[in-house]
Amino acid sequence: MSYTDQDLKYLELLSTKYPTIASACKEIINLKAILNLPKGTEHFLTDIHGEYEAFNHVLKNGSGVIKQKINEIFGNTLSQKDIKSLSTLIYYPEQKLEIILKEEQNIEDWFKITLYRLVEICRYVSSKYTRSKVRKALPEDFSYIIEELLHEQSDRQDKEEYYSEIIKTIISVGRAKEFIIALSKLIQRLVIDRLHIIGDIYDRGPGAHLIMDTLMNYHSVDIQWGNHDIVWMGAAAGSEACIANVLRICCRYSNLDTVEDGYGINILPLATFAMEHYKDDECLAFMPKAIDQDANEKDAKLIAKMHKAIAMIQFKLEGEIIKRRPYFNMDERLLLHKIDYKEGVITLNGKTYKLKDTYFPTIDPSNPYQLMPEEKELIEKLKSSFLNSEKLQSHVRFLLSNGSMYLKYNSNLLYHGCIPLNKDKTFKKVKLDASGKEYSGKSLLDRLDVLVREAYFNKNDPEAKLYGMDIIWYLWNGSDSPLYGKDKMAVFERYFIEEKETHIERKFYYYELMDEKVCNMIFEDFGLDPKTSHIINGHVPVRIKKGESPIRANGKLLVIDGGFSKAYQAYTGIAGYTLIYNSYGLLLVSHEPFESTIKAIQEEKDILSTYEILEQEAERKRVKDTDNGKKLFAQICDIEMLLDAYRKGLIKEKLAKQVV
Ligand SMILES: O=P(O)(O)OC[C@H]1O[C@](O)(COP(=O)(O)O)[C@@H](O)[C@@H]1O
Ligand SMILES: [Mn+2]
Repeated sequence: MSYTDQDLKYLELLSTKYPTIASACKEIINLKAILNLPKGTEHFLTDIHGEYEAFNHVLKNGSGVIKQKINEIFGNTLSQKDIKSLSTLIYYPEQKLEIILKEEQNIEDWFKITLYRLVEICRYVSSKYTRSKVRKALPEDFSYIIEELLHEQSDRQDKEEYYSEIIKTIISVGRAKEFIIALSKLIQRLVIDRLHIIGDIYDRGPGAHLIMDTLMNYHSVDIQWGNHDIVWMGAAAGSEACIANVLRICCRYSNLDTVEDGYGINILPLATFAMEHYKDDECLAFMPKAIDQDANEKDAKLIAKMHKAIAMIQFKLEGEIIKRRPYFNMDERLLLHKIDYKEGVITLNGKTYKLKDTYFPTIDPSNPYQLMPEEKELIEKLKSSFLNSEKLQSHVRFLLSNGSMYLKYNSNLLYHGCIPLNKDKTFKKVKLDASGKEYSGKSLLDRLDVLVREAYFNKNDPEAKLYGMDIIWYLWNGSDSPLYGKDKMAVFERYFIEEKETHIERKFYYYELMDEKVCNMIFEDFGLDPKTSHIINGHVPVRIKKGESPIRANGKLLVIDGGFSKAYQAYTGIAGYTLIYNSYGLLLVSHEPFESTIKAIQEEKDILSTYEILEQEAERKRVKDTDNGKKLFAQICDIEMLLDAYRKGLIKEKLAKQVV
């Protein structure tokens, strides 16, 4: 092997990490060992829509995998009742321990048995990882002792005694409770190696901010932005139209707690404005969809006023964007000037419709898109609250750093919505700015990804920032948006017009055309191997009740929106999917509805999940077959080169630190 000056410079740098022949050899051996381990398990979830409790439960129970593992180990020796209790303890150790400590007669005995069982499960679920990886996952306080228990030598004479001595000590020093919690969390942690969220964390359900907190503390996660995430990202960046949309949806679902308590955003200005301008208006079309138990009718009436007030502001702000960005091609969504305010009707596509609600106190018919000064003042106040919410800003920064428009991961292509296509199954070309430049397929998603980041980060260039924010709004509901995938969002029509024909939102051709050939075209455009790849989407609930299947295009496309969102469960017939990709292949888990965390703990009610194997590997997949494996290979090559350079005398070993 011969080396250029550049190579030697790099190897010199690398030698600071592996300063001796021995250390380089050791690393090569370690990395090669990792390559041969089974591939880590990936879990895919999508369209969680604020359903924090159900989401949290499937993370804790590993989408049912933990109970399966317990059955594999103890199926023949424990009753189903005990398996249920042990599972609940692993899912909710803190809460379950509290109950057990009150009820259990012989707590020492219980601790002893439980610790043995947990160690057994830990050993089982950690067997496919290296010691070093397990060590990194261990809580600091207990890392040494857990390692001892997991890897106690089988040739040790006094093994049993040594083992039970450790457990006895843990109990006698009063640390059993903490130890159980640590082991339970370790088990939860080890069954999911990587979590993929295919978008739509936000809206409808009440706990999006809690889901975000959980994701931020999760060991390994990526997110593909959904339309409902991007609109919150736009709001956090300061897009007024996105702020209005976010608040409108929160009012619609009576979900202002996320905004107020979750993000500390003051909505009093909106309430005051709404009470003043819609004082005598019942705002019937704007009554919230679901009102939580503590809220009363009076609250609902106030929310309806706020809902209407912010919806009208939204229509005006959107009008401004559509006018300043003619290349968005959304003129058809300019509706306010099509209203005949005297007659209370609107004419759309040549047909005149009666409006359900004709009270528009904030609209000047001669200039309907103009915000009133009070509306302007209100949106300014709201914007300042969104920009100053530390929590929201930190969540959105996390979505930016761990998320993207799409992700290629272990030969799967992950994105929330779709890729715009023409009717003839070719990529649709989309113009994003006045230059007339066209983007399609991967280049479209790449460009949008950059613009989203610019909207948030480019504070020095107000023009570029505003453009980025308008693009985010476009991604939320634009007529060629890959995150939205429908020709329009009929928000105005659904509030104001009875005739259902006006409510129709036509889905992109993508959703009818995706056969194997189109999938292959997409794989090629994204640089993926059509033979081994899959596309994984969310966004469109799978109507299982109507005979739809999540498996499309001969298994190349998997649509896994199974309806975590309660609002969609009647429609899908289940309560969400988890796609699992482990070393044996791909399987799809369908979840039954989750009742509540309280019932899961007190009554040990787990989610019932059914498994379907989608693809089985002929040979177990190893780390070397993964993207990470490829990176490790490259690292090994580099270190082998370093080793060669050491041996040829081109680089000197650094045996001890030199004091200069
Ligand atoms: O059920 P709602 O609140 O009226 O929402 C319906 C709106 O949500 C959308 O379905 C978008 O949300 P999804 O991404 O969850 O599909 C729009 O197409 C539609 O206008
Ligand atoms: Mn969606």
